[in-house]
Amino acid sequence: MIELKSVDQKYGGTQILWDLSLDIKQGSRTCIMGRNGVGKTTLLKTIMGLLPISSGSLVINGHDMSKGSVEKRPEIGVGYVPQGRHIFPQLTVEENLKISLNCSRQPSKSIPKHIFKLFPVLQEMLHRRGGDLSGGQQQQLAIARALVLNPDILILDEPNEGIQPNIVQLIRDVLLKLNKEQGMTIILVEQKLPFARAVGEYFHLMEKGQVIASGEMQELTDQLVGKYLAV
Ligand SMILES: Nc1ncnc2c1ncn2[C@@H]1O[C@H](COP(=O)(O)OP(=O)(O)OP(=O)(O)O)[C@@H](O)[C@H]1O
Repeated sequence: MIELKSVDQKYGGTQILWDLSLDIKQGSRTCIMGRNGVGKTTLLKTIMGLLPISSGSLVINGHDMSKGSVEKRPEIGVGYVPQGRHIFPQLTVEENLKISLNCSRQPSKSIPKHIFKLFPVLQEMLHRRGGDLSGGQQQQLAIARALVLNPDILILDEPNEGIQPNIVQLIRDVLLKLNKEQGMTIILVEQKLPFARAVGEYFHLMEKGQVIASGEMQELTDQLVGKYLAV
């Protein structure tokens, strides 16, 4: 469903991803893991078309996206929750969600009702400005905004950063539910091991811009954790 082959990625003259190859199966839950600065966000931005690929190939849902731009991602069923949420602070919760509807592959004027079943607080806060929400509420809004597009693949970059434990649990439950009930593919950059183990079926461990170990989550041994994740 997502195939990267021999991808290099650079910021100016600085190479960040090196000959990176990765397969992510349809309907799976995958965690991309690794210490700070190893290139996890760069990998997600590459998948999202936010950074043009300097060499290598990227296929998503059977579409060659090696040259495709970020605007094409919603059309092929990819939703993205960036690190730091990036909601619009001056717009209301409703406006933040409606903005997304314009990019939807199935244009609709109304926000799907199931969004509010997943995140009831957003219904309560519908007319509040995004900037007035708590961090946890903003994260729910960021996830909801991606779900408005009805994606087949949901990509999240550290959704639990700075979020209180009860919202972390809610996000975990929502991701598991979307995967189980809708077959949604979940791709998650996650540094916190308990969350990664609870949500991920598969892991890819990165180091210095390369994937150095991959497998089923139960194969993520203490030895690998000690070597590549512990600080
Ligand atoms: N816009 C940029 N311009 C130049 N270098 C960048 C840019 N963004 C990231 N980098 C560098 O690229 C490397 C990989 O960064 P990246 O954010 O992908 O890592 P990460 O594994 O996601 O880290 P973190 O867990 O801290 O978010 C780092 O050395 C970082 O300083």
